[in-house]
This record gives sequence, structure tokens and C-alpha cells, in this order.
Amino acid sequence: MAFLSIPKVPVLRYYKLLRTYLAALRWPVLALCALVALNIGLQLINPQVLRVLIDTGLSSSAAGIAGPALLFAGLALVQLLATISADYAGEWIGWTAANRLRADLLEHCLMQDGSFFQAHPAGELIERIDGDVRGLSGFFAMLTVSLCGNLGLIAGVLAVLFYENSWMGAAMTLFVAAALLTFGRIREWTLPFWVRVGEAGADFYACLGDQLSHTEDTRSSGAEAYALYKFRRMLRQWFPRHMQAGFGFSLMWAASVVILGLGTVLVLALGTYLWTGDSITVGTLYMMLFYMGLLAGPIDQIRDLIGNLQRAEAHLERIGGLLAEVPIIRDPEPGEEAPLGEGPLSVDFRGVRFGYGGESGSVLSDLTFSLQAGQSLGIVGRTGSGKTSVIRLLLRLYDPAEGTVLLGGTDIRRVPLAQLRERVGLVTQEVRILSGSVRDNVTFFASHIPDERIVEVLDQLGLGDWYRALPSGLDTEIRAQGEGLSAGEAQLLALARIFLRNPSLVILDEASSRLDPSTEEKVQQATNRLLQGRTAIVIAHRLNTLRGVDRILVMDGGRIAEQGSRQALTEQPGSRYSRLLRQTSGKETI
Ligand SMILES: Nc1ncnc2c1ncn2[C@@H]1O[C@H](COP(=O)(O)OP(=O)(O)OP(=O)(O)O)[C@@H](O)[C@H]1O
Repeated sequence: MAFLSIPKVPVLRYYKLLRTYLAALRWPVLALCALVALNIGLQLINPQVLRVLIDTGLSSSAAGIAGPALLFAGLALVQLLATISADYAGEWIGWTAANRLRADLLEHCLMQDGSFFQAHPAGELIERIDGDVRGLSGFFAMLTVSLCGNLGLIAGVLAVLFYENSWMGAAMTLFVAAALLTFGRIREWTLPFWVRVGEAGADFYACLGDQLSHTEDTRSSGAEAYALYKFRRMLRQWFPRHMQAGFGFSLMWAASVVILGLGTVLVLALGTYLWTGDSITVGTLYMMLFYMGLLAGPIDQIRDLIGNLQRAEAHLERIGGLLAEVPIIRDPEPGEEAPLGEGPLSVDFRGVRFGYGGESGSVLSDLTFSLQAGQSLGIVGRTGSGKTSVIRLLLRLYDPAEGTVLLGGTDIRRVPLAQLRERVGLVTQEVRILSGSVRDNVTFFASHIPDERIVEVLDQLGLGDWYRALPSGLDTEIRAQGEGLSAGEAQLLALARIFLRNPSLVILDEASSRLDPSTEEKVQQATNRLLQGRTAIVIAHRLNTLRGVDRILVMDGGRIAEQGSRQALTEQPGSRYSRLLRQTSGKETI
């Protein structure tokens, strides 16, 4: 069966994917196989009925052909119904399997760490999870329906032709092999074009996503012309690649027209020779031509299929690449886990060095400090001194290159990630609001939190009036990115999330930077209540935010410039912290 290996499809890879996503759809797939088999059987029987019809017509009266004619029409109708049902089932299976793959890809992305999202902008990931999977949904349906069906039909037609006349069978087998070989070669040649089209598409969507998420900045800085220039440059890069790939597809189409023409000539020549030698009847000659026509259908479809397989393979390659990205930050190995103890957690950094990789070098060096359970620490330092990087290490969004980070005395690499993220609550300046109800936004889908508790927290944070003005209370929908909320309100909602979650370590990274002074004062009081009985780390440029913290860490160039109790540092006139306090007295920020 030489022709089966001709398209050089990496069968094992496709098989693995098919098995994973189609195993759960076993019954629909079996029903589809039955429909395809019925279709093939009917297509093979029809020409036999046609031969009987022609030979009966030539040798007896017209009345004799009524039976075969009715049978022919009936079979054609059943075949039509089987085709429609198989198409429907194929589409359904394709969509269902593709949606499962989409969900798996999204889950895979959500498990990744910070470096992954640095390497893959959101637009590129959207193209992978949606665009590439959409391309593959056709592949699931095509491969199940078309490839198996068409190969089955070709095998059936060749078997019947061999049975009728071995010369005709041999000639048509050679013809089919040559056709599939040619399409396979063209496909191999054009596959890299499709991969490049896909890559250009992903770059384009990444650029588009970036531009659409920063429209305010682009407009306010008058950078529209540059944005459009970049957009057009992307389109210009995409276009020639599309043209090349399209040329490959046209070449395939032209080859199929020539090959099918040659096939018809072959059957006519051989059939006429056999008929003139009285080896076959006119009905048999017509039947053979009919079978040739039947072969043309699947060969034609396999041509398209190979073209689409090229695209599917390109989609598959990119999806495979994404799935192969293993997160650097992983759960501890079984047996290595050391869950966190109950209550507030102490924090220890021991000789930590860290960099973001690439050319950025070390961002944090020789970082050693401790914070007792239940104490609060304020981190101050100029922009870029490494404050946020400390927080990222605490949340294990990255691991340090050297040294250890301990929580409650346990190396956080040994703490299950889910537990770590549950016990450490973070509020940043950049608040992410989901499109969903107010309730879902503050509880993050934790349905056990009663509404009364939510309202109480909103009141504590000064959001009471805002909440009571909402048209549907907690069920009011907020649009994605928090449209309709001020930046300060969004920040308060993020604080409410933490209040409701009850974490053991609370981290506030510029969490009140967007609030007006009177709201900030209110929130400060509520936050002080929240922080009681918990460990807290507060990063602030406004030093008055740190009035209530126990300890201070001053950072400079990724190193600790000073650390100690806030009270003691405030009282030492020569300390960096007291200098900062003096410098900023009368000013808002350092
Ligand atoms: N995702 C990143 N990739 C590469 N380098 C980064 C990344 N985030 C921060 N950096 C670099 O790390 C250094 C410390 O940044 P970090 O955000 O920790 O400082 P920061 O003190 O929190 O600054 P700010 O007060 O402005 O928030 C900076 O030089 C910054 O350029």
C-alpha cells in the first residue's frame, strides 16, 4: 500500500492527538464510521446496478429496466442522506473535540510562569488558542470523515476493478499511486510556506492586541502614526507569505486537473481495447468509466485534504510548540511537599540573587532579611530598585537564581502552588477586573461567601454608596477591564477580594496609589484592621502609607541599603529612612 505513506503525514503525532480528543466521543465517532462505511458501500454498488440497467436495456425491452432504474434512484437517495448525516456528525465531532483542546490550551497557559508571558504576548496566545484550534477543528472533522472515507472508497473501487478485470485494476492502482505521490511531493514542498503564514499571523495578532490594549496611551502621546506604520509593516510581511502558500495550493489544483484527465484517457483506451476484443460488455465499459469518475471524487478531495492538512499540520506544529512549553515554576515533586502551617507566616530571604534572564543581569543581589509572623514590613526605594521583584519571588512567579525564600520557615519551592497562592494575598496598582458580576469579581467565584459579608467589606472600604447605587446590586455586571469603574474604585474592589479571602500574608504593592487622600485615609484604617493578626508587606512611594508598619526595608539598585524597626530608623537622624522622610515632608512621594 505504497500510496498510504505518500503524503508523509506524521501519523503518530496525529494519532496521539486524535486518540486524546476523540476517545471521549467514542459513540459519535463509531456512528460516523458506520455512516461513512454505508456511504462507501452504496457508492460501490451503484455502478453495478447501472451496468445491469445498461446491459438489460440493450438486450431486452424497455420495461425490463424499470426495476434496476428504481433501485438506482433509491440507492442514490439513501446515499445522499448518509452523506448529509456524516457531514453533520463530522462537524459536531470536530467542534466538540476542538473546544476541549481550546480549554486544555488555556489551562496550560494559565499554569505557566512569568517568563512565559514575557515571551508570548496576549495577542499571540489568542491566535494559538483560538485561531490555530479553529484551523484544527476542520482537521478533526476532515480526518475522520474525508480521509478515512475517501481512502476507503478508493480501496473499494480498486478492489472491484481488480475483480472485474485485473488489467484495469492494475492500471488504476498505478494511476492512483502516481496521483497521491504527486500531491504528497507538492505538499512537502509547500508546508514551510504555511508555517510561515501562521507565524506572521501570530505576530500580527500580538501587535494588534498590544495596540488595542494601549489605545489611551497611543492617543495621548500622539503615536497613532507610528502605530499605523507598525500595523502596515506587519501586513506587508504577511502578504507575500500568503501569496507563496496560495501558489502552492494552485499548483496542487492544476496537478489534479491534469492527473484526472490522464486517468480518464487511460480507462477509455484500455476499456475500448477490452471491448473490441469482446472481453467486456458496453455496460461494463460504462461501469468502469463510472468507477473512474468515482475515483476522481476522492482523489480530488484528498488533494484538498492534503492542502488543508498542510495548514492543519502548521496549526498542529504551533499548538505542539505551545504545549511543549513546560513551566519552570512547578509544584514540588511528590514526597517533597511541605505544606504551610496555620496562622500568620514569617518571611525569610536568605542570600537571594535574581534576574529576569536575557540581558537584564541581576535585578536583586545578596538579599537577606527576615520578618516575623504577624509583623508588617514596609519596602521603600526608588523606581527600579527591585521592590516588585521581591514580591514576584514571594508569590513564586519566578524562582531566585541563588538563595532561598522561606515562608513560615518552609522553602517555598516545597509548598504546593495552589496553597501558596491561597495563603498569600496581593493587591497591586494594576488591578484586573473580570467581565462578570460584582459578586464574582470580589469573591472570585467562591460561592460559600455570604452576600452580607461582601456588603460589610464594601462598606468598610468606603464602597457602600457606590454599591447601593448599582442597578442590580451584587449581580450588576462589570465589563472587562473595569470599564465604568474609576481606577480608585477598581483598586478598592481588589482590596475587597483580599479582605474576603483571609490570607496569612498580605502584600500591598502601591495598592492605594490611585485613591484620593480622604478615601486613602479610610482604606488605611480598614487595611490596618485587615492586617491585624497577619503578616504584611507594604510597598509604597508615599511614605505616610507606612505609618503603621513595624519594620522598614530600604532598597537601592537591587540590594538592601538599610533595614530595621520603623520606629528606630525614624528616630536616627542619619538613617536613610529618616532622610527620605525629611526629603518627602511636604511632598507626596519619594
Ligand atoms: N518583567 C521584567 N523583565 C525584565 N526586567 C524587568 C521586569 N520587571 C522588572 N524588570 C527590571 O527589574 C528591575 C527592578 O524592577 P522592579 O519592578 O522590581 O522595581 P520597583 O522597585 O518595583 O520599581 P517601581 O517602583 O517602579 O515599581 C528594573 O531595572 C526593571 O527594569
